[in-house]
Amino acid sequence: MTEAKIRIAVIGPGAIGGTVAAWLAQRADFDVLVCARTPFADLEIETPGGSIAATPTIATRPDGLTPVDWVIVATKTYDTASTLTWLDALVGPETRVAVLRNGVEHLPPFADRAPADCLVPAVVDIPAERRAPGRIRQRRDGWIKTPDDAAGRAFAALFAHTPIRAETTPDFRSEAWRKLALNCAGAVNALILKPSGIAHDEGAASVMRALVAECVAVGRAEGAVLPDDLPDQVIAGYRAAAPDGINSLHADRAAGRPMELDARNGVIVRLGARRGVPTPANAMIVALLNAAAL
Ligand SMILES: NC(=O)C1=CN([C@@H]2O[C@H](COP(=O)(O)OP(=O)(O)OC[C@H]3O[C@@H](n4cnc5c(N)ncnc54)[C@H](OP(=O)(O)O)[C@@H]3O)[C@@H](O)[C@H]2O)C=CC1
Ligand SMILES: CC(C)(CO)C(=O)C(=O)O
Repeated sequence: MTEAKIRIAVIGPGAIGGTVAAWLAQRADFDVLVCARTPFADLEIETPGGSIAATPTIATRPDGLTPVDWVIVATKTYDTASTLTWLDALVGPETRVAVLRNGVEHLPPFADRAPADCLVPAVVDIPAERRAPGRIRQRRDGWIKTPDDAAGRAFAALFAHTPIRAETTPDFRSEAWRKLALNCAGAVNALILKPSGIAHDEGAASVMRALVAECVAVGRAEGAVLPDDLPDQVIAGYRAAAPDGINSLHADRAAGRPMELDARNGVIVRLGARRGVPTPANAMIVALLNAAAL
């Protein structure tokens, strides 16, 4: 008797969702469904090790879909409401839901969609850029981290055949804040519409450091364990990255799309206010990016 395939639905085939779906579809025993807003024929990913292609099933409407083993959410935070309509069809009693997003608030929008032990928040560090629907450049193999529980371990195991380092962490909260530290600095790129290499400029770097220092202070107040030199680590990371790399907030602003500003900088201001931690640099960049989008 042949084993049943593992059914995986990826919602949001953008830079991250498209990359992850293409890698998962390399396994013959995975049945990958891509839930898309904009239709396309196939996936082609330019990875650090060469191009990979995949022809998963693509759905543009939830009608007729049935529950799967895994739902992977890879839409932007501002598209959460439309994402939930897919979950109505795809989530059954056994379904696990992994949320691949930036920020520190992965699960609240999905908390009533599955039992807590079936929800998997994931921190993703895979720099990827979408060139066109189904066409993505994955700049580094990168990594994904999930909590060290049964669902987190099962999710990481899905990537065993890929070069993406998927692993669990005993301290997910700190991991998410550490990633937020990297992402909050990226608002500078979005504001001035210049790629990663601008971190070599001391003026830009000092604004990035100020954003990260506030993130560290708020993250610690929230219980994250973060090193004192995280602002310098973040700048060093930007300087070591491809100078023409475009982060996803910058990509959104450049394309005239909404931005995940609240999830990446607004959250620092919100939680800072709740904890009595001042966050003037993040408040300023949120105000300027909001005004720039008017
Ligand atoms: N890009 C990166 O390098 C990284 C991004 N992240 C995080 O990952 C998450 C995803 O980002 P990213 O991949 O860059 O985002 P993208 O904007 O590249 O992709 C989002 C995708 O979601 C699709 N979408 C939106 N609404 C729906 C819907 N209702 N149903 C189906 N599809 C939908 C969009 O469709 P359409 O094609 O119509 O626009 C698009 O394909 C974000 O939280 C981001 O911060 C984390 C690490 C790195
Ligand atoms: C900074 C980067 C590329 C790291 O993965 C990212 O998280 C993003 O573009 O949103």
